Amino acid sequence: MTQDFGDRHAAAVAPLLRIEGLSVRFGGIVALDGVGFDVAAGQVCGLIGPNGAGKSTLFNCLSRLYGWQAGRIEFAGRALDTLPRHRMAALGIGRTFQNLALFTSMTVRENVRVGTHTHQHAGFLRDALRLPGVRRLEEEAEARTEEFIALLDLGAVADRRVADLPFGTQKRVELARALAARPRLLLLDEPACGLNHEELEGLGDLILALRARLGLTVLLVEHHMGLVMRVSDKVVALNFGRKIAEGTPEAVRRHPEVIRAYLGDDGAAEPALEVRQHARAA
Ligand SMILES: Nc1ncnc2c1ncn2[C@@H]1O[C@H](COP(=O)(O)OP(=O)(O)OP(=O)(O)O)[C@@H](O)[C@H]1O
Repeated sequence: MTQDFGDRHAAAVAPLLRIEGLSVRFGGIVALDGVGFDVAAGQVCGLIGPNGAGKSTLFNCLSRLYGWQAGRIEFAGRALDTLPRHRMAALGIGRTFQNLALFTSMTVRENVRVGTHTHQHAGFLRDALRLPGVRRLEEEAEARTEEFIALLDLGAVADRRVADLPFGTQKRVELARALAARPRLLLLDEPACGLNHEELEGLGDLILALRARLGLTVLLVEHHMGLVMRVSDKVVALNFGRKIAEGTPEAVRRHPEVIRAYLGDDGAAEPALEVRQHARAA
């Protein structure tokens, strides 16, 4: 069912994200080698590949944390490298991090509130003098903070310090903060990593519900193949910095190069894909 959604969108809408011939080198290491693919507005696109394939490098390019030696990234029709780095969130690209990037001594509510700041500029003088308009912006930000606290089911812990919460809850806080900035494209970096079985069950539904409710486009880096297969409209597979497959989750899962990349040439059975991901996440 997700697949139909993705295909219809891919045909009908110009891509929100277009990556063309992207190459990144670190000294002698080629982290990305001419990678290109599109993500249509409203799609969930899974990005998979073994360790060192180049997934994080690609995310870091999309966040403008890394530069690239060749190629082009277009977001909503604009070349990304022409925009200042600090404008990424305002432009509509949000992300979560594999190892979380929260203010751990602050409360959940304070962390989510930080996400709303992207859209909250009344101007220096108006802020300083607290002119009319500033109060309205503050009220809007407070309302949005509460909206995402409720959406991510964080109400019961909203006044707790982030450092005192379990890892799975901290991940929801980070997601709430990213969403509070109202991204059009959300980059999720291994959202399943470190979650317990119950949390993992809910994560797929949550991603799909957020996409439906907020009209999000999602690029998902994930080693948990079950999750990728369930929520993705399409999947792109990388290995050694090259794109080795792109297509429906089922087609990519069965692609010979993908199987080889994960399992080597010894021809182990395909379901071992799952086993390897679980082993890594554990
Ligand atoms: N800042 C950096 N400096 C030097 N080499 C880097 C840097 N970032 C990534 N690399 C190298 O680029 C290659 C791709 O790494 P990357 O982290 O993008 O892979 P990945 O697919 O995200 O792996 P993982 O699944 O383990 O997170 C690796 O060989 C890595 O060592």
